[in-house]
Amino acid sequence: VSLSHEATYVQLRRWLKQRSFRNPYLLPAHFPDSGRGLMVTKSLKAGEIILSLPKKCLLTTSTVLESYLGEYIKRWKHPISPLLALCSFLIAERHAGIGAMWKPYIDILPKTYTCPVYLSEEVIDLLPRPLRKRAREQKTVVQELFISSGPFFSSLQRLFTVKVEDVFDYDALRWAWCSINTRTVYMKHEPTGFLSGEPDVYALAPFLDLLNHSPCVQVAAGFNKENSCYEIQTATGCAKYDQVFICYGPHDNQRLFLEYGFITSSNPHSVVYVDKDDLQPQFSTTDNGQMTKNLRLLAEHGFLENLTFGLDGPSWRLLTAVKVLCLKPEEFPSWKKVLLGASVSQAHEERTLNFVKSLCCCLLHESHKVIQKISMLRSTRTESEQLTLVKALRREEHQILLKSAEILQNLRPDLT
Ligand SMILES: C[S@@+](CC[C@H](N)C(=O)[O-])C[C@H]1O[C@@H](n2cnc3c(N)ncnc32)[C@H](O)[C@@H]1O
Repeated sequence: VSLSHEATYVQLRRWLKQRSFRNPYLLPAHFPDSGRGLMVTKSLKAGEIILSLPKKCLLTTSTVLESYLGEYIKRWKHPISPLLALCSFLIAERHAGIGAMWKPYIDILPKTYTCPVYLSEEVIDLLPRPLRKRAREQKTVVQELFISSGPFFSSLQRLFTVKVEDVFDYDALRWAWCSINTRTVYMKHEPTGFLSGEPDVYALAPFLDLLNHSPCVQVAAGFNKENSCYEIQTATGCAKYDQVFICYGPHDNQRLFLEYGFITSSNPHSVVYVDKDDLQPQFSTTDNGQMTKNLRLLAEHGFLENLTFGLDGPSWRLLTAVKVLCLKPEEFPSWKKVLLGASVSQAHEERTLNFVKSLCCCLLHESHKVIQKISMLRSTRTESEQLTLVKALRREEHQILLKSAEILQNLRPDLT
């Protein structure tokens, strides 16, 4: 469904036209699977520029430093981060409403997001274990940013007629943080001395940021110094009246969920991560004391991260980690051999395979239980959107684990 006739998009086009941006064949539209995105009204050949956005349309830290916030940022005793400068500007412009210079852009930004920082503890508890930890870390990052930014926000009081705490509250910062995290393009800026030394690599790119992600397309993107435009070129082409996608990177579904608050079905990059707490001793015939020793050895050699099941079965790292976990006291001196991929004995290989099968089965059981649980939950409208997303994530995970279980069923112990 085309959205281009709606007032907010008409205003945005007018505003972009004043800044020399024209693109008559890209239309904002609503798509059933991916929500709002851009549709092309002519076919695009491989190598064609999808969109070329003039520098004047980009919102960067230079925009903020040149704005009414600039003198406050430059005067502030501790230089604030580029991220906080952008967040503060978005919040101030949203509050200014009708009088804001960036109003047509602010109006098309989502009002809320589905990134983990928006999730309740109950919904976070339904995530796969490794993602649960990272979701909580994201919430902590935003909460800490809010607390540490309080004094800077207070310094802006003269700009507002209402109490500054009512403008720069936690909800506003969370919204601005997600707007930047989910929508900016990478653009490196020279340090100005007015901001902290953290990387200044963000640019908000109105209209261009309506492009959705697909893992199946290839694009080249970057700032073209010759014409001073941020450009995106397609390497795969696009048929007339189709949605134009770009690729945000070779991200698995957990990363897409964490960074952007969505997942894609049949994502070729997706894997199921195994957390070290999933490696419970109950699967093993090795005694607890030896298991603790084996786990310590794995931790010392950095073998407790990136352990995965994929569509092609358990990863080499996961198999190797489990081989170490299955070492009995008399086999322990062979640990170096195991890390190098050599076999210890037929019995050890069999123990390893049984352990990995039980682990896969246990993860399958858990994801099935969570999918069932979500189907039974009653939820508000906001929670329902979040739960649909978590359920889709769990379903994708379930498919991967089923495929892995099938592969493991046909695997001979000597081929692990
Ligand atoms: C840069 S914006 C793209 C435009 C966005 N759909 C909008 O309406 O503003 C990135 C956000 O779009 C959504 N998105 C991008 N690709 C998607 C896809 N393939 N399926 C579902 N949502 C997607 C996610 O919410 C993501 O955080």
